[in-house]
Amino acid sequence: MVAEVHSQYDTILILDFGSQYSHLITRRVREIGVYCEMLPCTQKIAELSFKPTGIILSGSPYSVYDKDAPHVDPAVWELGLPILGICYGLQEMAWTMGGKVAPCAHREYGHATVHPVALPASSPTHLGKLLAGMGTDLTMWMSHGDQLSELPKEFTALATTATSPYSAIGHLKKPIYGLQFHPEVTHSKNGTQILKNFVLDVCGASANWSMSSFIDKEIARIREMVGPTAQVVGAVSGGVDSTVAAVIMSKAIGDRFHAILVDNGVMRLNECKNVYERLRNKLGINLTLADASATFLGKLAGVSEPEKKRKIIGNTFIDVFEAEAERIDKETALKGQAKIEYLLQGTLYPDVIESISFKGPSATIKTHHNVGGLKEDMKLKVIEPLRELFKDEVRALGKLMGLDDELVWRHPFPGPGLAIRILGEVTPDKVRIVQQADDIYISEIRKAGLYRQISQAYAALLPFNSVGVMGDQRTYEKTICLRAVETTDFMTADWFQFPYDVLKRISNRIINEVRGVNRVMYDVSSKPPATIELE
Ligand SMILES: Nc1ncnc2c1ncn2[C@@H]1O[C@H](COP(=O)(O)OP(=O)(O)OP(=O)(O)O)[C@@H](O)[C@H]1O
Ligand SMILES: O=c1[nH]c(=O)c2[nH+]cn([C@@H]3O[C@H](COP(=O)(O)O)[C@@H](O)[C@H]3O)c2[nH]1
Ligand SMILES: NC(=O)CC[C@H](N)C(=O)O
Ligand SMILES: [Mg+2]
Repeated sequence: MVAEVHSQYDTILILDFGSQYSHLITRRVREIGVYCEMLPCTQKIAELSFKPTGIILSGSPYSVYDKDAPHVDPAVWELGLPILGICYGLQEMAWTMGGKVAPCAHREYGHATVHPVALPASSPTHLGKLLAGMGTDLTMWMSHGDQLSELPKEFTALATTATSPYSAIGHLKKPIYGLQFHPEVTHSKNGTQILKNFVLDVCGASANWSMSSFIDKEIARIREMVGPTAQVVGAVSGGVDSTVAAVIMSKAIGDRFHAILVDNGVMRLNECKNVYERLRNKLGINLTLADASATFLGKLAGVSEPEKKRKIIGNTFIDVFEAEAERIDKETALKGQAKIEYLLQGTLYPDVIESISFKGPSATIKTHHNVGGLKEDMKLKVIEPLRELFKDEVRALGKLMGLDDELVWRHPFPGPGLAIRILGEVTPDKVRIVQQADDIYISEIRKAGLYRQISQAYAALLPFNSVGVMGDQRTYEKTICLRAVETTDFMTADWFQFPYDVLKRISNRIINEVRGVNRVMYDVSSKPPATIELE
């Protein structure tokens, strides 16, 4: 039996009704040191693969009384577990148990002062636990247009605001509570204390979720799962996610793990060489560099439509990766070793949340391409050591495992590489121009000490020429577009406000040093409406 994460950590279950803050609840609970998972609110309790220690119900864009509003499996209320409803979660709990929820005259958005109710000494002790130690005037953040106007039977008010008598409520007999405000957002002062009170005191969960315990347990789990002979293959880009996953894998099974770095011809200047050097020689990862640059560039020739370029790269990645896996399989079979049975993937928790969140249909903005979507007949089982972690947890893990800062704090680099930063057709000469410009840009950013402040920066090549004058001669050459953004989750982003002298130095160097460029522009668009990449 594989030791599952749930047998090692108490798990708080977060049921997501589609609020934009649902993942923040997950973040806060993890920060408290308690493991938690988010599942859609439609999760059937009977089909749950683990027994939670407590349950949190998130907010939602719906109103509970809407005809198509989502509701939890009624079995949730019968589990006898502590439950905390936040915003819609409170409304769902109260509405289900016979209370009244309706649109309110005084909608509350943004800051509000919440007053905990002084409970009589005779109150059941569990009622006082949620807001214990919080003081009398709490600064909390609200976002609701509906309000509880009548308490369900057996509930009592735990806090009020100037316009609402039921800002927090509790069940008189069971550890069931509701909050009309959002303790999970950073604008709610000491909101984390309330979550802590719930998770640690009410649920009694142990706070043993930490990155160092995670490494040991994950290595043991992988060894047990893979067994003594099977081999594992994985695509590794040198990005922080796949590198951390590869280091864990190497520590677990050594050279039975075969990492493959694909040179797709649209990597940054010297990137493959540097990544190979670092991963193979410094980190001791059994890494093969598959040079498929000619194949990729050949297939990209003459193609300028962004989605077509992305699809070609995604499909070619899979072909190259499969051919490599087959080659390794044959070689290791010759040496009498067992077959490749597993595929390593660097999936993170946001990817998992993305695929399970409770939400309506959303439009495809662009097709993201990674390696991994292998053909059915490969029949490899997937190992995802990071699927429970957020990006900053992966960075902390990388640091704990001794990866250098440069690797841990590397800006993300997309699978399709420079191909989506060369607008229009990709040619070897355009790749050279972007590589050189990007290298100057990033090294000047580092020199100015700004690399860590910026979340992602890159140079792109615009698809037109313009007139310039260099050495008294007319030029008609290419334009480099510089982009730098600040963001925490890459879903929204703002452009970075460079000191002018840094921009000036960068522009000067690019025009002087990169043949074929006579103009440099800086992109001052936020996301939305723009995206981070240009294609
Ligand atoms: N050139 C490449 N060679 C091999 N695998 C690659 C390459 N580019 C991307 N991949 C695979 O695609 C996955 C997703 O890429 P993605 O850029 O999202 O993550 P990453 O490179 O690991 O980290 P980061 O987001 O920090 O760049 C990688 O984890 C890796 O498995
Ligand atoms: O692995 C990847 N494969 C892709 O196809 C891809 N497209 C965009 N990105 C990265 O995703 C983040 C958001 O980018 P956008 O605002 O352009 O969608 C940014 O960090 C982008 O670099 C990709 N990563
Ligand atoms: N943030 C929320 O959960 C809002 C719940 C509900 N839609 C309201 O407006 O009251
Ligand atoms: Mg990457």
